[in-house]
Amino acid sequence: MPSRLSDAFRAHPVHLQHKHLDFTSVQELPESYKWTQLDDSGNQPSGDFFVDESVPIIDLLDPNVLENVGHACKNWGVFQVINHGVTSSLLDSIESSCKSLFSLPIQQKLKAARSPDGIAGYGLARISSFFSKLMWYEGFTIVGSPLEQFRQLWPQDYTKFCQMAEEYEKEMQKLAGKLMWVMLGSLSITKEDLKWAGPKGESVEPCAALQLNHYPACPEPDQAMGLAAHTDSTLLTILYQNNTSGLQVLREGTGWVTVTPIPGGLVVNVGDLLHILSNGLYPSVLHRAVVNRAKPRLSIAYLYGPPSNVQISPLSKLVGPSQPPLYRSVTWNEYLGTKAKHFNKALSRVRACASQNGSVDVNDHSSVQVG
Ligand SMILES: O=C(O)CCC(=O)C(=O)O
Ligand SMILES: [Fe+2]
Repeated sequence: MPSRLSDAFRAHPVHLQHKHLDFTSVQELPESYKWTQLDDSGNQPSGDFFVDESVPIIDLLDPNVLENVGHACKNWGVFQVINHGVTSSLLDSIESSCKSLFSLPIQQKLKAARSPDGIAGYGLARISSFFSKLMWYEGFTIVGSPLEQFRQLWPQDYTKFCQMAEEYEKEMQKLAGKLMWVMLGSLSITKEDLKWAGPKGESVEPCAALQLNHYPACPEPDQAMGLAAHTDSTLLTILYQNNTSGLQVLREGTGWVTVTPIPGGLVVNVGDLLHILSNGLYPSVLHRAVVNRAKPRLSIAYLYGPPSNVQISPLSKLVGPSQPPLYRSVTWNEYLGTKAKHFNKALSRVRACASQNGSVDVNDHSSVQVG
């Protein structure tokens, strides 16, 4: 039974035919990158209409933080956080490391290419296998130490990049732990209610990955897709985005809402596992990234989860005669396998019972066609 995240991914390989584009040399969008409504409904890239709603901004030092976070999680499944304790100099440094990585020549980046059954390294989005069209995207995944890959990328000065990634991960792990307890606290869940978290509430052996995302400037952004609509298979994700818009979240009854970057802010979203723990009270928000003509966009996602072999199920405090458990128990490892096979239908595959009393499963994304 795999207990580490890398083992879990290795157990559920995603086979992509590796077609890598040198984005810098492209003047016109190749046919294989043109998304239309017909290809992937729910994923058409255009649709720039004015939306007078924005994702909540939460000050982590606000005395009403629990209430604010609860409201944001319940109504949006996503919020931006400020006063989170991560310094802007650290955010600047990781952004510039990321920029340096993606500006390397394609042949250099391919030296650190992710293997078909691997998780770490350079490559296309893992979700690419579910779509007929390619995404205007390149990414780099770090799980554990990036030393081997970084040595390939920067033979001279890889140690400085390793230190940077390590420091960023350390800070993110602290913040993710804090956020998890605030998000659970907003549901009146205390540290005693989660057995897999240690006596002080710290996750004994949290599993996490760092996903670096790059969306080059695109000659025909209205027809391209940066990263197609998906939910994260995490407990929660912390995303840093550079000063370029692109992230959009799907809001019930409204449509796609852009999460405009705020200086020093971090985007936090509910993942599938927190949706399960909350017995469906907190939606795992469907999100995507669109691209633009003028500027490249970078984002860095810290994907945070529980130890990968711990059973995750709706918390007993949140179930009762009128709220039956909506999901059966799964480990993160098992869930990643379900996701690798069923993608946006994975949550409905682990559903325990049909909606009762007219309650709607906000996370039933089965209508989003996936290629
Ligand atoms: O680039 C973004 O804004 C979104 C990235 C994302 O959703 C992910 O890495 O899972
Ligand atoms: Fe995501």
